[in-house]
Amino acid sequence: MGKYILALDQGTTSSRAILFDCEQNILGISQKEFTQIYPREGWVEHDAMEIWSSQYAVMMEVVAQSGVDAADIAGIGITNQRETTILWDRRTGRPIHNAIVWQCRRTADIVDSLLADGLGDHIKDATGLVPDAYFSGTKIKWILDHVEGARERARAGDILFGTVDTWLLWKLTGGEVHVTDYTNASRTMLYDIHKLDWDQKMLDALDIPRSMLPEVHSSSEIYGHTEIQGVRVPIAGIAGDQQAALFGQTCFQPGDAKNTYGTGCFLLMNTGDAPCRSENGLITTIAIGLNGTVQYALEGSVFVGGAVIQWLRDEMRFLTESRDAEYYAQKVNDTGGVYLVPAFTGLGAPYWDMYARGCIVGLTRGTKREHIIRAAQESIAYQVADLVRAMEKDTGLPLSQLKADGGASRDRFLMQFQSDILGRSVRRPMIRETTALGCAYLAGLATGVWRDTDEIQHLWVCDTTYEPKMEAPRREALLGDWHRAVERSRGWAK
Ligand SMILES: Nc1ncnc2c1ncn2[C@@H]1O[C@H](COP(=O)(O)OP(=O)(O)O)[C@@H](O)[C@H]1O
Ligand SMILES: O=P(O)(O)OC[C@H](O)CO
Repeated sequence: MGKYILALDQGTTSSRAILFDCEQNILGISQKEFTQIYPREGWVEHDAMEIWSSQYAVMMEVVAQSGVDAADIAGIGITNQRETTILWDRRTGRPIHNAIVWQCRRTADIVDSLLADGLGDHIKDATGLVPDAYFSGTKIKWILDHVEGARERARAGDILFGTVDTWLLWKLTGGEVHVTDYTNASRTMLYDIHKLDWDQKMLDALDIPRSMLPEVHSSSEIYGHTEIQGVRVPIAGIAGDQQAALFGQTCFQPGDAKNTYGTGCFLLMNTGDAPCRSENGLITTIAIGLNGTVQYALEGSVFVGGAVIQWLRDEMRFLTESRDAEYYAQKVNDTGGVYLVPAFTGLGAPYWDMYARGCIVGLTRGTKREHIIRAAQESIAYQVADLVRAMEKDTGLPLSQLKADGGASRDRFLMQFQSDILGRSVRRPMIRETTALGCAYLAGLATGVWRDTDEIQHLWVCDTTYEPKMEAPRREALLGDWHRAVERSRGWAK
């Protein structure tokens, strides 16, 4: 049996490859950022070939740099930015359009027409989702509508659809395997999460031929092989990145929850084998498909989390490095009454407003750059607090602690403020690469590296715990003003 697992983590801003050994030590990380394409206001695209080439490059690089023999790699796990939609020609392997990224708002009017046709309840009942341009279904329709001849070619079986996992799997296996896993299928707004089948009513409503959709498999099995250094290595785990992080944080029991602070913020709670329907703006999704069954999760998705720090750095030029945000935030005692609502691509959970746009309120003549930087960081924590409150209302259970991970969880100011504004402990694990670790676990379970989840459960080790220090009245006052600021951002682009 191989001693190592290779995790491919294809995120919104970068492609990463991480090599783990069977004691979950990281032997090497290779990472490559790729181009973000903004063709119009509110539109976001990636070049699908650049996704593939950057992911392939980091995979080969990490193996070469670590000096590991490819024959010792037990398996490869794939985890990916979810919902991002790629259509390609089965014969040439070339995409027929840029990937439409999960953040892209171009299909808001298609969602409006689904709602006008009375499909809102059906979408919620069958797919567990809130009708929104976030999910893949309307993005597929947009490409089929706008690329000449695409729908006819799709009907003839010449065009394939995939989320990023499916695209990478297809490329890695030389075009032999067209498969996704349950977690990714549940993000398309085309998949019935109860019957575990594509939903014909949604396919008809969006005029999407079933023949272009991938087969849906479990999250841990051997899907196919790829060649590294002349060795055939099995691809043995697939999960959307947020579900992979839930798994990597060992949230295996109903009630276990984590929040990932990446480009966006994603709070997921395992609800076991029973799907929990939200009455408070969250979505129901598949947490994992394992051992012939699926587990469900309740999810709150926030579109702009760590990305607001990137925006301060790249567009506002307030920062040279993302990591400087924490230093500047602590140069002032508070935001001076400033609130920043980063609704750059609308608002996700629990508001679901495709037409909201970002705003900064409470500016005075005394407002400094540091106040705005701090307000941006606090906005990440406020958005997560809104998700936690919605989740507690839905489940009737107070969250005892929050497990945190993702790039922006390095920011200690943010983690402390998060704990303060929640009034809960926030715990960060020793291994921050929980997304990659989650898909490594899935690949390792399918190839015998780990026996079962009981064995994995004991591997989670806490690095830092943040305890709340803020008084409840101050917390409520801050949250009250945050909600007033959110109201200012709503419906702006309508
Ligand atoms: N030290 C830091 N402080 C604050 N934000 C950070 C820090 N490091 C990274 N980030 C933010 O985290 C995000 C990247 O996190 P990552 O988990 O790599 O995201 P993704 O998987 O979405 O590409 C970026 O938006 C970046 O601005
Ligand atoms: O790339 P990330 O880590 O921001 O994750 C993106 C999510 O999967 C979108 O649903």
